[in-house]
Amino acid sequence: MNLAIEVKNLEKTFMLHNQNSVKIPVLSGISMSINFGECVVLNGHSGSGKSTLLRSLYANYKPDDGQIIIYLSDRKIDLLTASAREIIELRKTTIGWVSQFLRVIPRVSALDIVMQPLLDLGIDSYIAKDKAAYLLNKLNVPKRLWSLAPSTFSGGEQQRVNIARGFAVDYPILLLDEPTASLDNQNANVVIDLIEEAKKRGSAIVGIFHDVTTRDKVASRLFSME
Ligand SMILES: Nc1ncnc2c1ncn2[C@@H]1O[C@H](COP(=O)(O)OP(=O)(O)OP(=O)(O)O)[C@@H](O)[C@H]1O
Repeated sequence: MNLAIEVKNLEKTFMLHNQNSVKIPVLSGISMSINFGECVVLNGHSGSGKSTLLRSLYANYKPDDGQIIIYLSDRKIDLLTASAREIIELRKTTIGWVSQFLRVIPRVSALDIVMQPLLDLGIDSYIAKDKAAYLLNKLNVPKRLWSLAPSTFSGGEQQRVNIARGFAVDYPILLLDEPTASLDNQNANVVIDLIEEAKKRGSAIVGIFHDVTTRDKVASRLFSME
């Protein structure tokens, strides 16, 4: 097995400073390993800490204790001690985040939004454009919308632009935060295909899927948060 991520004894307690410093313990002694080529789905009741763990794997949240080791080809990086510069680099080259919510950037076209992560890696613009067009097409975003900024798009169209952007780069590690939520069946199946393709390419995937049918289709195994 080829390790991609190793989580060791993760601890996270939220402190509500403006509410009498109430403490909310969320992650306690979480340990897990994720290999390249598998999709691990976080499973547990609402409030069990799935989002907190997923955000920690993207270094959005900093756990209080433990380790999150990211295995690169030539070295390992612990997200709890990584520098801001290392985290920015990891997000550019190694760890992708796909959620249902699009950060709309005013006046930037849908095609440019999807191409940008590829351009950031120094990939030629004609190759980036081809990949973006392939994904927008696959996700049924009508071609007449590609040159427009998505601020006026429907919720579903914006979501599909965001998913296309999330899959533009073939990241070695992909974090999926309910990417199929509120998609119709046809488009949810496209996303399931994209996940399967990423798995076959050898990406290590961690995701949250509330829909049991989707979860069972994509999961190599479940990780229980109970
Ligand atoms: N930024 C935050 N500040 C304070 N408390 C938080 C914060 N984020 C999450 N929590 C708390 O941590 C607990 C776990 O939340 P989290 O969103 O990780 O659960 P979840 O399993 O993803 O839930 P759901 O399935 O409902 O999305 C909750 O009690 C929540 O109130």
